[in-house]
Amino acid sequence: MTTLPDWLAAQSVDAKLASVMTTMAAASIEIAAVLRLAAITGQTGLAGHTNVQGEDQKPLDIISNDIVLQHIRQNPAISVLVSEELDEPVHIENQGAYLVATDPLDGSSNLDVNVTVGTIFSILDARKGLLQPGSAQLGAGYAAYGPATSLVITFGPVAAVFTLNDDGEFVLTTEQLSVPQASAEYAINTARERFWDAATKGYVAESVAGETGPAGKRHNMRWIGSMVADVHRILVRGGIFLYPLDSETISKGGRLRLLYEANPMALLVAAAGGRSTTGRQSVLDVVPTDIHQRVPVVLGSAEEVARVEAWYAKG
Ligand SMILES: O=P(O)(O)OC[C@H]1O[C@](O)(COP(=O)(O)O)[C@@H](O)[C@@H]1O
Ligand SMILES: [Mg+2]
Ligand SMILES: [Mg+2]
Repeated sequence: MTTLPDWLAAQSVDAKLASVMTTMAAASIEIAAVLRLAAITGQTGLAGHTNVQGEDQKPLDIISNDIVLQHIRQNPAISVLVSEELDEPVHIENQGAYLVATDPLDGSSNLDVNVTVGTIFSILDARKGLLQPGSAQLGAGYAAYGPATSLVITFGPVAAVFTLNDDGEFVLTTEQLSVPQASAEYAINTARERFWDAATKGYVAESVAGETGPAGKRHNMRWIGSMVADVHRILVRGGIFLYPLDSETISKGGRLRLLYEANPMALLVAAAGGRSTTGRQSVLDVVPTDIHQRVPVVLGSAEEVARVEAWYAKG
């Protein structure tokens, strides 16, 4: 059995950088425990607040954010926290070399129906400022709170999966994720079809046409509505996830957030051999201008992402 500390010790990464992973793992274990009992403790429903992005905050969004913040404060290697739930970054008075950007609870609209949600995080060099492209990430990961609690992490070349056991330890269960290059499973919120651009319409129409269309193979559609759960499926068995720019989200720059949703997922997908794009450029090359910036996201199996890019290249 290889536990997370064993695995981290075997990686040739800085011990302090490894400690940031341990901190996020510990936070996610605590969040998992709160989520498991939330219906009994009455921590479900809306908190009555909205976050900086105008979205309803749920008690569990706030509780998860507080748990992450508490854990981060205990690690002197971390000096800055950027969170979906905090308007401003938190600067901690220490010399910590690392910045963590997090979506403490992703997919919170799925909470009350007991569907997988998660915690997503990105690790950056704090000395390089708040607005770094995803290619500058030193590490990234997410915890998926499903039938099992999975922790999927990367420092760049390898994306590994750990599963939480009954002793509160993350145990290595997949040494190296590998996203199949080809796939026939797409994930997109089709209720937004009337807002889509021509490229998205073209790609989805080709997929729906299956073996009778230009894609030449039958596709299947899966949409969970928690980015963590949709991306986890893609990392494990392939597929493509699309949250493109559409006529309704265009003024905001997209739906999903660059620093703590798109970037960490794009780094994990790259580590697993997949690809990501905004349609026009790699997600990892987008230089942010705001910590809560939104971005179009297409990621997953390389051949499917290339098909989407080909549609965008048409016009
Ligand atoms: O239901 P919609 O509006 O299409 O959005 C679904 C997306 O929104 C999210 O729930 C946004 O994340 P939060 O729950 O952290 O705000 C993603 O996980 C998911 O992919
Ligand atoms: Mg989210
Ligand atoms: Mg969230």
